[in-house]
Amino acid sequence: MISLALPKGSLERRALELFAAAGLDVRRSSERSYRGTIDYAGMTRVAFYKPREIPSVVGSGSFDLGLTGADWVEETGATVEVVESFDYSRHSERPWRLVLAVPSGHPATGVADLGDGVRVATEYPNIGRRFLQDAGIGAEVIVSYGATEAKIPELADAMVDVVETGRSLRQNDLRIIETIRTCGAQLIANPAAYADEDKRAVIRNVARLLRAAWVGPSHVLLTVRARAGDLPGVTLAMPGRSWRAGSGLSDEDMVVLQGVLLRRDVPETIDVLLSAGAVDVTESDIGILASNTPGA
Ligand SMILES: Nc1ncnc2c1ncn2[C@@H]1O[C@H](COP(=O)(O)OP(=O)(O)OP(=O)(O)O)[C@@H](O)[C@H]1O
Ligand SMILES: O=P(O)(O)OC[C@H]1O[C@H](OP(=O)(O)OP(=O)(O)O)[C@H](O)[C@@H]1O
Repeated sequence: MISLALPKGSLERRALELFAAAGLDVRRSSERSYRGTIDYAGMTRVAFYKPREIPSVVGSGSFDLGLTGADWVEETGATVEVVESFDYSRHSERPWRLVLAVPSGHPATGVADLGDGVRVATEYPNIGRRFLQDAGIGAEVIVSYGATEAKIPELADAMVDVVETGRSLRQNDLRIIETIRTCGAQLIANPAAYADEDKRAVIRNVARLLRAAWVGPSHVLLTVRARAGDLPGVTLAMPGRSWRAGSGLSDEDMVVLQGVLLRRDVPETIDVLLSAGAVDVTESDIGILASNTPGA
């Protein structure tokens, strides 16, 4: 019932991992096959496109849903609904940046130091032009089709490009003078599809599953046993999202509690629980953390 355009290239591996973690495995005959299927709620077509093309194929209605970079959603100006955002980039679980960079030896410390007539190479002419215009710089924007760093110095004096680790900048002796925006991966929908009650329900369900698989691994489930007499203190030490799971199998005096918390808060929480009288604490990994009321 809905069709999906997935990103080929930098955003592909993590996209496939996220869909698989959500139970939405993409099946295709080989890694070089640009068509696939997902066995969920009548997902009819899955195709792989360059992220820069995905906003327009979703905006035009060729596909109902797509995953792409926020940079291309802005650059293309396509009319789409942003349904969810996931901050991952090619190498990391962090957002990436669009920056203005110049050669390391250039005296500029910010965009205002670039004079009129400066030549700026970029794969993002619309974002670049807007940024330079807003800064009051009469720049010449040079469209690049990749390897933008190589355009300096012959074809350009500065560039607007993607930076993740900063390795490409370092290796080409460039430095950042402005961060234009941070970018993440975005799940986008065709507005007409999103307005259709049936399609919208599937799109919302897919978004919720992806979000659940995204937040799950950063959380854990704690199972805590405590004596009834220690319950008031142990309850206070439980995470905000907790419940009473039952009582001991043969020992009626034993109470079992469970709670979900951020993985990074585990050591401190275990200390507090044991100090409050908990008998023992077991930690389990979480794959999917689906909820109608996030944080409840
Ligand atoms: N480290 C990175 N390097 C390049 N692009 C990245 C990186 N991290 C995230 N991205 C994003 O991945 C997407 C790449 O899409 P694009 O259509 O530009 O393909 P491309 O330039 O051919 O690159 P690739 O095939 O490597 O994905 C963009 O949204 C880009 O901002
Ligand atoms: O900060 P980093 O981790 O080095 O990542 C950023 C670099 O990666 C991208 O290039 P890509 O390899 O996609 O080639 P391209 O320049 O031809 O698009 C981007 O254009 C930068 O050059």
